[in-house]
Amino acid sequence: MNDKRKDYITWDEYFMAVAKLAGMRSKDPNSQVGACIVSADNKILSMGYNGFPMGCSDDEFPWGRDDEDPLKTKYVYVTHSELNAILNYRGGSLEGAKLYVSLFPCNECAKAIIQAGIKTVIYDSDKYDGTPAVMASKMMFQAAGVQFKKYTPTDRKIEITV
Ligand SMILES: Nc1ccn([C@H]2C[C@H](O)[C@@H](COP(=O)(O)O)O2)c(=O)n1
Ligand SMILES: [Zn+2]
Repeated sequence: MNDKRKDYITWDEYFMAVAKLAGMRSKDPNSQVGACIVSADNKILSMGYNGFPMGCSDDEFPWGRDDEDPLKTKYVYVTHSELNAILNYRGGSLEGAKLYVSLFPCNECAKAIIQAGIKTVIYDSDKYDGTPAVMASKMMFQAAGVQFKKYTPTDRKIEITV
């Protein structure tokens, strides 16, 4: 019995699972998004999920999607998972880092990702593909030399009992 285990998870499975675990903290009833920032040598640097800013109560601010008054929707208040992951980082530079995220970044997060120096985005869902926000992200990533690639699902079930 000197051989190592063979069925350990890959780096991609590990980081995407960590991103999705972070997303499970989200209070958003419709989309729970998680992000995990990783160094070029595979160290986890930061994580985030979509939620309201500090001091903005999850129970008082609205979670709805549609209202003729935009102030009564979540969109004007929620901080996206990717931005939270960038802002949660306390260690200095994210230059050359990779971002794992469960949903393709919007244009506002794309700006922050580029400006933070993140060079690779690995995403799972692209359910808003074709919307102006995602089209703008893709254009900016291409112009700025940020590589984005779809996570290849392995169908591995990762179960954790807590
Ligand atoms: N890449 C993204 C895209 C969206 N989000 C957040 C923003 C909202 O909380 C939610 C999207 O809501 P929906 O329009 O699907 O009801 O996801 C994010 O964190 N990162
Ligand atoms: Zn965003």
